[in-house]
Amino acid sequence: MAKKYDFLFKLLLIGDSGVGKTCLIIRFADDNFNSTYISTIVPGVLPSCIDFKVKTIDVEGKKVKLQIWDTAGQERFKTITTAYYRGAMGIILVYDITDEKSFENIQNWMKSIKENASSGVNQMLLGNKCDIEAKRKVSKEAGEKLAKDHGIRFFETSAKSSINVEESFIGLARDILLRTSKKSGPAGREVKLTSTEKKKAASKCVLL
Ligand SMILES: Nc1nc2c(ncn2[C@@H]2O[C@H](COP(=O)(O)OP(=O)(O)OP(=O)(O)O)[C@@H](O)[C@H]2O)c(=O)[nH]1
Repeated sequence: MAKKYDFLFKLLLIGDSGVGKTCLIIRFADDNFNSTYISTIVPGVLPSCIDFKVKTIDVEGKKVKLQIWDTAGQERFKTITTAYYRGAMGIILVYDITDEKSFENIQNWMKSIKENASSGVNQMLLGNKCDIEAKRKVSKEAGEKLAKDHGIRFFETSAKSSINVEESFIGLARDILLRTSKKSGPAGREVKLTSTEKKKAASKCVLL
């Protein structure tokens, strides 16, 4: 059967717990938002439950299938291993503009990427929850500066009000497409799930 896409890119979202990673994925993939907070961390039950969603988009006339992985936050950033980063072609770092600590921790997440992800992986910084301006603790300029210092794309987003969500994912996909097509020609690169990952993903929850 003919493939329904030209490229398959694995993306990861990382950042502290509660910054809105799951909501951003749901807004992008399903165009939906639910304000009921159920942390990806289920204490004592599924300490490393990792989930993904897929969405196929059009980039530069190509069908790009994005496999977007979600994980829980800060409690576990020391335990996120190379296994989670394996095959990632784009990493989205997320902080909450109303939570200074989540912004400070971006440095730790960047360190974790350096230690675990493949070099050259495309990165992007998102300051989420920009709909709650009244509670802002991190200026837009601070986010822009951090992204500029690391040479990565930056957006302020709102999963709730649907601000810059599609733009950011598409922007990152475009960066990856540019990088991989330069490197490996029109066929690009594919991420294949291992059989264990496939089995676990079927239950929508991958334990690493
Ligand atoms: N106002 C506002 N609230 C948001 C936004 N995005 C997420 N939230 C809220 O923030 C809380 C946490 O969102 P999640 O998407 O579960 O955060 P997470 O980063 O996936 O958290 P973990 O699963 O614990 O890692 C929820 O109550 C959401 O409703 C946003 O853009 N604006």
